This record gives sequence, structure tokens and C-alpha cells, in this order.
Amino acid sequence: MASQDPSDASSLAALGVENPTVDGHFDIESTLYISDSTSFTLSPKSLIIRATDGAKKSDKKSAKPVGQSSRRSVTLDAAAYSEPMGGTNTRAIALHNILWAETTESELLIHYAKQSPKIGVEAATLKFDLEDRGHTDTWVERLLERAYGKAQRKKRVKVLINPKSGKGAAEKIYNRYVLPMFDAARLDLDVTVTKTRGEAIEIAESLDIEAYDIIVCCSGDGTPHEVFNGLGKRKDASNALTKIAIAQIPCGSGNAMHCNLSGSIGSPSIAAVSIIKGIRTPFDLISITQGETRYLSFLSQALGIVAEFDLATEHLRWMGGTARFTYGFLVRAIQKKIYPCEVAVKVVIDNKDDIKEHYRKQASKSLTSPEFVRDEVGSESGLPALKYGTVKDAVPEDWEVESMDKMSSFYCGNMSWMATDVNYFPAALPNDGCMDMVAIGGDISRVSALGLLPAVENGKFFGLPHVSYRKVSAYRITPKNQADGYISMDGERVPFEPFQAEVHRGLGTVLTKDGCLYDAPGPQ
Ligand SMILES: Nc1ncnc2c1ncn2[C@@H]1O[C@H](COP(=O)(O)OP(=O)(O)OP(=O)(O)O)[C@@H](O)[C@H]1O
Repeated sequence: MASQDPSDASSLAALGVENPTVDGHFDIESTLYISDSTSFTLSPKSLIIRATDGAKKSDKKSAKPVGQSSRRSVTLDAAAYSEPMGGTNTRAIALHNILWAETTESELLIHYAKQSPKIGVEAATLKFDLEDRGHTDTWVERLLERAYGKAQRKKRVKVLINPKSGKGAAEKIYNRYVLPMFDAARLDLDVTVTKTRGEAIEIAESLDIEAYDIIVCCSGDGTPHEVFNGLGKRKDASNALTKIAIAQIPCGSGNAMHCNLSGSIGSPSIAAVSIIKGIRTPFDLISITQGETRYLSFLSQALGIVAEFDLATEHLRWMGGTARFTYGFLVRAIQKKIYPCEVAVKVVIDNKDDIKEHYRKQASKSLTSPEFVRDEVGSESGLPALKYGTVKDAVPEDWEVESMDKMSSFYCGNMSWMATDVNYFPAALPNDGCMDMVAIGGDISRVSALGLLPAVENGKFFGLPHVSYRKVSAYRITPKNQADGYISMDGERVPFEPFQAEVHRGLGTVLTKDGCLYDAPGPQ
């Protein structure tokens, strides 16, 4: 059934709202009237609230804390209707930003993430008097269905806060910007502030995986690395890595995971909304074997320029991620340092046009029905068996072996963004069973070397002729003729020794916005 449009279409257009009507009429099922003066309409992407001045309520004292672990009242948005629109007040809130909705005896409450120029978004609540209850409860459920889509509501969260990450402000960041959002969305929270290095490994290793849905790391990338490895040490590792999704609130010096999954430039409150609304997505993980050890890498492996500037410029952390990245890269590019090595690779796609096509196909599937693939694992297995053995075994015959005597930078990535503004692996996908490998020879000119970084920043890096970009499923790298050097694994230093890497398709789980892709523009 449809009724005449109760709103002013030009007002909605002025708000940038998509047309909420069906054939020029409002869908009555999506519209709720709670009084003569107040109506709510669900459009495909927004909640449209239309109310006359008399409908607003601004009693701050009546704002109640929400969620069981609230230590902070949500903000009552008294100024919500301060945008007069042609005699009425009309307001649109993106469904992505609707955190929760509920009714009391006499009120309808809508908790949402309100745009904030300073911090991205902040928790706020709209309250309305319920004069006519009508089908309000049914409509509230419909609102939540639309606002959450495929995302799980009321996720049960183990929060790990690393108080030493970044500038040491993780606890403050969590309490100020994240907790109000999580409380508003009714997440079930269990918080631990880590006391020592490596504690996140132990927590993940002994976690009751039936009691939680996600682990949120308020940290840099070192803590998620520990969490993946803690889950990977369990007897039921494969099950645990499938069951528990890992997420990050950016609190460290490197927050690449967050950049890939919520696309924001370091806003903890936007990251919180991405986690609340995040859709479980199978995520490839990589087994690394080095010496006698085996562990998991989720982000990247590097040897050469990238590893050296990342690890050898720790003393320059005060510069901030991008500036330090730029500085370290430039210094080493000018020096034309080389890092001879042998690389043996199981190549999947070695042609940039085919890689673009591979990405395009996956991206178009995300709009319809994404297909997820998880490698087969035994029913109660730990980590999956290694298909290609370890670094100590013979190199498989079908791998391509190259002696790179003038290697400048070897970088292999499992996600797109390696830092804010550094989309080094634009073709990376969460669940294609491939790592993206970029090798750059040391014999390129200084001018070309200096052009690499701006190209990473302006999205032209992928297309540069001297950038070799391949999709691979396994490789081994063996440094040659160097007593010592830097190898970086997810940004952490590991021994300067040969290592082998192998992808396990969909072994892990993350939360993405669309359930399919990283929040990155793709290869150009
Ligand atoms: N209370 C603590 N004291 C000291 N180290 C800790 C503590 N809690 C966690 N850690 C360690 O801090 C390391 C780095 O953490 P994380 O990556 O989260 O932050 P970061 O600021 O980005 O650091 P880095 O740049 O060194 O990776 C992890 O290896 C973790 O084990």
C-alpha cells in the first residue's frame, strides 16, 4: 500500500537524500507516524525524519546510558532539528550510522553516529514522544534490519587495549571515542588492557571461542599479528580462526589493518562504526616457515628498502607514518642500495591486465553474491598442513626461481593499504587465495626510484613499467651475500634468514564493509 508523499521532495534533495519513494509514492510500510507532527521514512540508504518544531524533545536529564557496560551517557541531540526545511524540519541519517533503536513506554529512541568535523563521528541519541504507538515496534525492527543488513547485531567482543601502542593513548582513545559507540550499539564487551609484550597471544590462545564473536585490538598492527598467532597456536586453530573475526581500532604507529577495513584515515570513532556494521568476511592468512619456526602473517612481508626503512627508522616514529615512510624510502632510493637474493615463486597471475580483470570480476561479484572460499581443513585440526613443505625442503619443481642480484625492494602484501595514503597493493583481495608480490630492481634510475613514492600516493604505482606486480600463492626468499639486514613481517623484525610463505585461503576472518573487498580503490 502506498500513500501520498508526506515530505517535501526538494527538501530531501537539498539534504542529498536518494529518492525514498516507490513510483513517486512513499512506501507506507517504511514510514512511521508517531504523532501528527513526526514521521520517519526508510529510504534505501537513509532514515528520513520529518518533524515540526513541536515534536522535538531536548530534556538532557532524561538521556539514559545505554548498553550494559555504559560508563558514559550518550549525548542527547537537542540540536537535531536545527535545520529548518521549508516550514518543517527534515533530517536524513545514513543507515550505516544508525547504531540502535528502541521504544520505552512513552518514547522512541534512535542512537546513531553523528557526523563530527573534529573526530569523524560521535555517539548521539534522538528522543521522540510516542503519542501514537501504532506499529512502532514493527517499524523499529525494520529499521534495525535495514541498518544492519548482513551484519551481526550485538556482537560479543573481546577488547584488547595495548597501552604502549603509538603515543600511549589507546585507553583514552577507547574510552572516549569507541566505548560510547559500542555501548550505543549494545555490543557485549569484555575489556583487557595488556600488561606485557606477547600477552595478546596468550589471551587468544586460551579464549573461550564460543563466548565471543570478535576480538577488537585497540593498538597498532603488532597486536592483531599476535592475536592471529595466538589463535593459530590452538589445537582447534582452524576453527578458532574461522569463528573469531579480528578487527582494529587505530591506536598504534602503524594501523594498516584499519585502513583496509574501514577506509578512514585513523579515526577511532569511524573504525568503531565499521566494526559495529562490519560483515564477516573470510580472510586469507599466510604461513611463514623460517628456521624451525612456523607462524602466521596477516599483512605483509618485506626485504630490502621497505623493510629497512620500516625497521631501521624506528627512531623517526615521531615523524608519523607517512612522513617516516617517505623519508626512509627517499634516503634508500638515493643511495641506490641493493639487497641480492634468490626468489622462488609459485605464480598464479603474472600479467597486470589479467590481474586487473581478476580484481574487476571479484568486485562485480561483491555487488551480487560474493563467493567465499576456505581451504579444506580437517575437522578438529590446528593449522592447515603445508602444501609445499617448509623452507628446509627442496623448492617445488613448478616454482619459478629467479636470482635477483640487484634487488632493491621485495614486498609481498595480503592487504591493499600498508599505511595511510600508501595503497601499495591495489589489487589485493581478502579472499582470492593470493598474495600480491611487488619486486623492484636496484638497476632503475634514481629519477624512476624517486618517482615510485608519489606514484604510490596518486594511484599510478601499479601501472609503472619497472614495477613487477604478480599474484602468487607461495614463495621462498633467500638473501645472498649479506651478513645481516632487515626482514619485516607484518611490520615486526624477524631474523635475517631465508623464509618461505604459503597462503591458506580464507583461514582467518575479518569484518569488511561490503563482505567482499578491502576499502581501497583497486588497480588503475
Ligand atoms: N603493556 C605492554 N607493555 C609493553 N609492550 C606491550 C604491552 N602490551 C602490548 N605490548 C606489545 O607492543 C607491541 C607493539 O604493539 P602495536 O603494534 O599494537 O603498537 P604500535 O605502536 O604500532 O607498535 P609497533 O609500531 O612497535 O608495532 C606488541 O608486540 C605487543 O606485544
